[in-house]
Amino acid sequence: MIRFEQVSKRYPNGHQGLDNLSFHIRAGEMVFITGHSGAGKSTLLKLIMCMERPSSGHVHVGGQNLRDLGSADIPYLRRQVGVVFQNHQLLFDRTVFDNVALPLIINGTPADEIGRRVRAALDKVGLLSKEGSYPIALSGGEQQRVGIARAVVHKPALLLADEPTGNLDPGLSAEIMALFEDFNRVGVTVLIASHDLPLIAKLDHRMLTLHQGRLLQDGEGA
Ligand SMILES: Nc1ncnc2c1ncn2[C@@H]1O[C@H](COP(=O)(O)OP(=O)(O)OP(=O)(O)O)[C@@H](O)[C@H]1O
Repeated sequence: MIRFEQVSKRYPNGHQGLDNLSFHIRAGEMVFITGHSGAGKSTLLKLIMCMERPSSGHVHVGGQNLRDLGSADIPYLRRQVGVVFQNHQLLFDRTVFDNVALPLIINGTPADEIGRRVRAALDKVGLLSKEGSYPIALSGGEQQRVGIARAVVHKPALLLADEPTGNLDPGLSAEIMALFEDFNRVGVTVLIASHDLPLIAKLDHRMLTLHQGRLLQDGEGA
C-alpha cells in the first residue's frame, strides 16, 4: 500500500527532513510512526499526500509511483486517503454535519448520498446526535471525533493521522486510538504519527521509529 525507497527530503532552507528512508506498509496494516520532535514524522505523511515531494528516492502509494503524478492527478490520490490533524482543522462557522460533508461536496457526491454518508460516519464515531451542533459547543475529544468522521466519510482505503491525540487527556486519547483500530479492523490501512509512547506501547501494532529523519527501528510495541 505504501512503499518508501531510499527517500530523502531536504527542504529549500537546507533542513534535512528525511534521510534515506525505506519501508513497506501492506494494505490492512495499522502502523505508528514515532520519534522526537523534528524527527520527520509529519514530513513522511506529507510525502504520502503529495503535499511535499522527495528530494530523492521513490514513494509508492496504492501501487503508484507518486513521481509520475502531475498536479492534476493529486486530487484523485487524495480521494483515496483520509487525513486527521491534531488541531482538527474544523470550520467553526459550520455545523458538525457540514464539516463532515465537506469532502463529499468537494468530490461532487450527489446530495441525497451526502446525507446518508455523513450520518453513517457520525454514527461510527458516536456523534449522530450532534449533527446540528457547532464545533464550539463540543469537547476537545468530540471535536477530534468530528475530524475523524470527516476523514473517513468518503471511505478512504488509507487513513493518515498526525498527532491525533496531541491535545487530549489519556482516557480520551485511548478512545480515539480505539476508533482508529475499529476502522483498521474493517480493512482500512492506518498510519498514525504520534509521540505518545505510553499509549502506543499498550497497543499491539507495528511501530516505525524515526531519529533525525532516519529509520531507527521497525518493530512491534515500544
Ligand atoms: N516546510 C519546511 N521548511 C523547512 N524545514 C522544515 C519544513 N517542514 C519541516 N522542516 C524541518 O524538517 C525536520 C522534520 O520536521 P517534521 O515536521 O517532519 O518533524 P516531526 O517529527 O513531525 O516533528 P513534530 O513532532 O515536532 O511535529 C525538522 O527539522 C523541521 O524543522
